[in-house]
Amino acid sequence: MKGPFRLGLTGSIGMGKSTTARLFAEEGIPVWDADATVHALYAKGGAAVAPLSAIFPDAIRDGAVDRDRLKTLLQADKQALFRLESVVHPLVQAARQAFLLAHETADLILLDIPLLYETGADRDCDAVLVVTAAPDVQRARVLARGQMTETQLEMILARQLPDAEKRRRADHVIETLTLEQTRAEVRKLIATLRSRHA
Ligand SMILES: CC(C)(COP(=O)(O)OP(=O)(O)OC[C@H]1O[C@@H](n2cnc3c(N)ncnc32)[C@H](O)[C@@H]1O)[C@@H](O)C(=O)NCCC(=O)NCCS
Ligand SMILES: Nc1ncnc2c1ncn2[C@@H]1O[C@H](COP(=O)(O)OP(=O)(O)OP(=O)(O)O)[C@@H](O)[C@H]1O
Repeated sequence: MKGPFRLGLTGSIGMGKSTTARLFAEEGIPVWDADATVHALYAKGGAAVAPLSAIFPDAIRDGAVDRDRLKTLLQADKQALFRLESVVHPLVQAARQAFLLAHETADLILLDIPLLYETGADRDCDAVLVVTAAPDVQRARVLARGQMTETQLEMILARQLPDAEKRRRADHVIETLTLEQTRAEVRKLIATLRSRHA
């Protein structure tokens, strides 16, 4: 069996990945979301809680990983993000494999992965869509959410492949200007991929 066409979705922080992924879901495309997987892993009973309590005991509260405490720890120690990733990424990878197994009969699936190029996940994709926006738009969007300080945003940006490099490596690029324009481009891309890979 051929299996579904795997479209990877990535883009730097605040570029519109989650919003674009939702538009694919609204078109009936099965979507796997790496950030949502991390949320489940951090929740009470999640598989990341025990291993993270061993290295970041202060980040655990009521049996779950507390993101605010975790971010405070990350801000204080430059190596902490890498230690965190060494625990979290293999668990995320296992969840992705389970999703692929569960959707073997779909024609097209979307994998929303913030660190797609950085972790080599592009090798598992048939094509990659990069979402982008102007740097001032990106910064304003992230800070408007009020979940990150400028320092935390800088730390995350330093860990991510630059937007220009992502666009250069992409098979498809969508600039997330408005919801309606993005929806139209998503519909067009789905039609193109379906016609090419039918
Ligand atoms: C750093 C943390 C605590 C920030 O939590 P918070 O709830 O504020 O933000 P959220 O999880 O929604 O992430 C927001 C965005 O930050 C970026 N981001 C998150 N983790 C990373 C990372 N390790 N490297 C680079 N960018 C990242 C992504 O663009 C992501 O979409 C959290 O993202 C985390 O625990 N990250 C480590 C796990 C990881 O690498 N996740 C990335 C997807 S596998
Ligand atoms: N197509 C769009 N048109 C207009 N605004 C958008 C669009 N997509 C996203 N935005 C705005 O940008 C903000 C960030 O979008 P979203 O959460 O989808 O980005 P993200 O790339 O998933 O972010 P993160 O990397 O932090 O998870 C949203 O709150 C929304 O206001």
